[in-house]
Amino acid sequence: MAFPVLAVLCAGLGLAIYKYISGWRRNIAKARKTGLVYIAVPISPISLLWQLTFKIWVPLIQLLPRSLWEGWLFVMIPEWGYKTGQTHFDRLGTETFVLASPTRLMLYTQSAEVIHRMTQRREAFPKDVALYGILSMFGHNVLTTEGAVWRVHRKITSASFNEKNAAHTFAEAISQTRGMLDTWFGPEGERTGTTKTIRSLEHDTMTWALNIIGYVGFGLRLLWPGQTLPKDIDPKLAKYGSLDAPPGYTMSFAASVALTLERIVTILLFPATVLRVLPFKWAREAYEAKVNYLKYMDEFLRDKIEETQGGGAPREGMDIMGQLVQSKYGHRAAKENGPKLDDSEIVGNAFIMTVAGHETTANTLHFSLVELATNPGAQRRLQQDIDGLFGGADPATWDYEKHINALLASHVGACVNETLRLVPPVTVVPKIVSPDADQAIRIDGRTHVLPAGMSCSLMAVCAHRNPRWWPTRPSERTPGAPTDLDDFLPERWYRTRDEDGAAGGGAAAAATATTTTTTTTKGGVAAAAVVEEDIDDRADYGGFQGSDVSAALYRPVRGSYIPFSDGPRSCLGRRIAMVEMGAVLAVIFQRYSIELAVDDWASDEQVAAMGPAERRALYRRAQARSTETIRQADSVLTLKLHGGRHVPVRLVKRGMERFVSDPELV
Ligand code: HEM
Repeated sequence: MAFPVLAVLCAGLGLAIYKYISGWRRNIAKARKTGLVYIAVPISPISLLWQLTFKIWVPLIQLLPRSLWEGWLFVMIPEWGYKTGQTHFDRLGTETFVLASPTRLMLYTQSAEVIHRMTQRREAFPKDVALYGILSMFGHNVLTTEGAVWRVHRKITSASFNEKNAAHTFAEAISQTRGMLDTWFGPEGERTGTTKTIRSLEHDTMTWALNIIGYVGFGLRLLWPGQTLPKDIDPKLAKYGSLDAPPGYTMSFAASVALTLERIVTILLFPATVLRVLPFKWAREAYEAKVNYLKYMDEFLRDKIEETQGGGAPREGMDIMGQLVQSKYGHRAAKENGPKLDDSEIVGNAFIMTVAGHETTANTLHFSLVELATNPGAQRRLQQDIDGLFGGADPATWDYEKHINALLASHVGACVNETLRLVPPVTVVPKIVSPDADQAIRIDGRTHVLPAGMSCSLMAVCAHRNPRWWPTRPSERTPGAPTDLDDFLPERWYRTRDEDGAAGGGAAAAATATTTTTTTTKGGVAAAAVVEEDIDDRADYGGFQGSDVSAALYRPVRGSYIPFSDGPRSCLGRRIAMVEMGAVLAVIFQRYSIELAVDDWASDEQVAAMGPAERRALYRRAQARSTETIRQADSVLTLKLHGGRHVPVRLVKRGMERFVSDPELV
């Protein structure tokens, strides 16, 4: 009896080992055939097993002689691009390399040339949607689909992204920023001219962004503590704005969204029935968040269907849910035969708009504020530009049409761009070589054939710091650093391509060079479909058509700056994100300055007694700590500070600064 069982087990094990080794050998052979630099690793870095256990393995592997792991272990560590920047690309002597594991072939690139080609050629390099399971748990949506299905989602969702709604967003961002400032300052702050130390910057910027997308996107009035709902609010919408749980719910709408995002991995990994019975706080929170969020969404959907079937047109603002519901239940939709979204896809899109329109912008604001507190010189220049644009005019009177372009062309735009360059919410844009055909791509004048189905990671965070594509100077901040690309220097956005460093000429030349891709059938290059790579996919996929960067500022080489991705699959919300960011920074810095908190080293009385040199030395300690903390950011959905890490700051009325007005502090 025991023998047959043992024999079956041995055969199973033998087969698994055979498949492991033969898969690895096959992938190594394919990697070699691409002609690119490649590294072989024993397990795929994105396999669930590795992702869940890498913290155990990495220190154990590092006990082995360095030569055994030095060449490959870096790529197994999540967020390695953000953490190590140029180091490993430099060591490998390439901008593009291939990784061969027993189960996957993956390409990593920080080459603007390759990124540009891949983002423009949607059908040859579609999105790697298999990686988006986490974001389709409430229903498939525009972010997580490809091909014809994506086109349907994109057509319906993009309708709301226009200049009229960008103007609406501008006004709402101003109003929400005032709510955030009132929460920080309160009557006490108004009297003393300073806030207490703020440790909740990340949380507050999330509230700010959720309140904006809640209202502009969905017509839901969400509140700051101390605010009350307008008296004439539609009673059906009132429950979403409540700061407490309304009847029938166990948490507020805002809390259900925030907790769903925070616990998103748990919600994905465990079915609700399991979460409900697990005796842990994290499981209970995840369960409650999911149940509440789905109940809110379900009621919202039912109300919208009722409204639409009663003949109601979409409301003011983007009314994303209204647009989605119209596309299936509206009178016009009933007469049209085209493909329609089902209810779960409507909820899935509403969810994705909330996530995409919320966490990304919140992180950008969070890091912008921290960077400006850490870089007083940039902050002072920002304030000068805001004074020049608005003087003392009440933000409620600011006009979108008149001000937005000037605002984004000023130091405000430069600071937002610089934050997105250094700490982009999406650090890697995942593509795949179309599963239907190998693709040949020319890189630096040589043709490389990429096998069908190979994953391609466009390393945005590395491309943004790649000296080949950016004008650079030696760093004045980091002694010994060969370039200033790791520094927060908004002034770089006034440079010209050919002005500095190696980047200019080479990059410009590469960007304009005419390169060709050849679509091939599996296994061999077919001469047939030779495609001019510089010809973009010019179909109209809706959304904002302009550039991400103001024409008055440095225009990076295409592919070297992709915080919003690029091409047909670029971010639908990029215009409104830039508009929100312009508005919030202008409102805050028109009247206030932001300073790093120094409480951990000196009390207010001690600071008051210090001379300029001593204050400077103290602030430099806080700057060093802030820079170090930002370096520890990590991604679950987007790049942010996790595990309670934070940079404490204080907001002070202009003229009452203790540190950042000192011209010696840069
Ligand atoms: C600073 C803020 C933002 C950043 C950095 C950002 C970044 C990105 C990136 C990199 C992508 C491509 C993702 C991929 O290919 O995997 C993307 C897609 C998308 N973003 Fe944003 N985003 C921001 C704000 C917003 C806002 C405010 C909204 C909507 C309200 C939004 C809606 C979307 C949507 C719908 C897509 C999917 C587009 C498609 O695949 O057709 N984003 N975003």
